[in-house]
Amino acid sequence: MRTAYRVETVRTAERELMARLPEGALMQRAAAGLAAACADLLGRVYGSRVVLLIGSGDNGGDALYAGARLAKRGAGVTAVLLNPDRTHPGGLRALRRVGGTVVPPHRADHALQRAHVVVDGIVGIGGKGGLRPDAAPLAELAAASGAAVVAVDLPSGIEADTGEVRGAAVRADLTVTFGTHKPGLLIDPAREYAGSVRLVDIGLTLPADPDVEALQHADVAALLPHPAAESDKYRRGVVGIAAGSTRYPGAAVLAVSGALRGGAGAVRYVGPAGDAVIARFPETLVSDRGPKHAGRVQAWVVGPGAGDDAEPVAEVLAADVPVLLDADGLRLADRDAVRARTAPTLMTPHAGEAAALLGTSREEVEGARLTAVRDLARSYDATVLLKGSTTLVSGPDGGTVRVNPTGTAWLATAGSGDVLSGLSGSLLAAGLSALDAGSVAAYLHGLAGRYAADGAPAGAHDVAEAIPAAWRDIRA
Ligand SMILES: NC(=O)C1=CN([C@@H]2O[C@H](COP(=O)(O)OP(=O)(O)OC[C@H]3O[C@@H](n4cnc5c(N)ncnc54)[C@H](O)[C@@H]3O)[C@@H](O)[C@H]2O)[C@@H](O)CC1
Ligand SMILES: Nc1ncnc2c1ncn2[C@@H]1O[C@H](COP(=O)(O)OP(=O)(O)O)[C@@H](O)[C@H]1O
Ligand SMILES: [K+]
Repeated sequence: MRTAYRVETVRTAERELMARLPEGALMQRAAAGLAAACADLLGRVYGSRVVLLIGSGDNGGDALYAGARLAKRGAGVTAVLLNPDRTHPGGLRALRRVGGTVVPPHRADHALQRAHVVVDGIVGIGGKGGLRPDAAPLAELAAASGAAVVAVDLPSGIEADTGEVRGAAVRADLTVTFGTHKPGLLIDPAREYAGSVRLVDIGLTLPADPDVEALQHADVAALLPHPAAESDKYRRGVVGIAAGSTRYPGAAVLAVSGALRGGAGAVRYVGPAGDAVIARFPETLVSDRGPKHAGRVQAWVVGPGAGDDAEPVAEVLAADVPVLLDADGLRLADRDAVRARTAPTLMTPHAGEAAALLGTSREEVEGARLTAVRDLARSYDATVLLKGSTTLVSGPDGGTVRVNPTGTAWLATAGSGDVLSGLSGSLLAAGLSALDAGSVAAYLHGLAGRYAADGAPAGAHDVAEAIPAAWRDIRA
């Protein structure tokens, strides 16, 4: 599991550790890790040119001490001081002692143009809002320089706690972060500014429950359902799919295609697209009567391509089994009926659907995904999986939010969300909790998307067909 903690928690852990260590020891650990990462990037430190962008806090201190370590190994190091009077004094002394030079911001351009590596020590977890006007031009010059940009702790200008980017920010090729990931390093749009992320252990002791966590292969492998010797199709779980319409029969086919690859023992389809479903997947149990009249299922998926009929949605919400609401189902579901349910509900909106439910704009949701997913989960007292460039899954109680680390922008293709809904529903029927079903499905779906696309466009049905390969790799 990869975990991330918000700034307040990091600060508390840092204070506790600092109280037990000699003065400055923590910063030296950070600087050593930072210098090592820069050295790896440079290949040969001796003779290289490094420019440090230095703000007025400890983030600048880290960069200065790391610069001093690189200068000791023969790099030419130039520090650009945004605020000479408030520069970390110890860090500046250390750099000067080994021959580092210092220039004001208006003379940074020349040094930046010749740099191999630029170290962004403008601001770290003490930052608020986008870069200030004096710092923003330096971020632009760094980007234009062609040098590799290494962010200290986080790219200056992003919101560490949420992943929002509210103004100018540094775009890094590599972020060297200390003690723990910060949520913003894992969540778009900020994640994109971070480049690849390297975590340096500085010995922090952090609480058991992170703010954000990302499953990794081993975590998913432990959650995947696996039939036992005594299993039969009913024990493995039956998933009901109420989806598709005469206008959109394909949504039903795609939801079933995902459901068949998700671990349930049988897939039951109810709705007007039964012929299309059977033609493609003869193993499906098909009925054209409403969900109420279908046989027993262990979980329902309702909504993909379903059109305007609210009846199946209401019937499914009244069932005492886990329910997944997607697409039209989200729009047609009565919020009070969702809140009144005792069995789990999993909602899977994309940003536009989430915006409609929250009464805000798509841009607002995409810019502040973590807030949106938590707000929606709280408002519906349900688990919410917010799809998009960073898929997030939040339970209703404001606990740890899961962030999906797999996926590819090629998944932005019509119908791939339908596949995800069937897959998630199947995992619900197999007995996973809503949080696990959503995050395991997103993980498998993202991996399957990568396999299906492999650098070229893929259709939603290709994604569904790649799910078994993703499953096998995770279990391997
Ligand atoms: N506290 C600790 O024990 C450790 C802290 N470390 C480093 O210290 C950093 C935190 O240091 P600080 O608390 O001094 O805070 P920062 O260095 O992150 O930033 C504080 C300074 O940035 C300015 N600032 C705030 N928002 C800005 C913006 N939008 N644009 C431009 N300037 C802005 C503030 O005026 C303030 O002077 C961490 O990110 C990490 O790099 C590491 O050395 C590890 C140990
Ligand atoms: N930029 C992106 N990067 C990664 N995944 C994406 C991106 N955009 C969309 N996706 C994924 O693609 C799928 C699209 O689902 P959705 O928007 O419901 O499409 P549809 O309604 O056509 O099925 C979701 O799993 C979503 O997370
Ligand atoms: K920084």
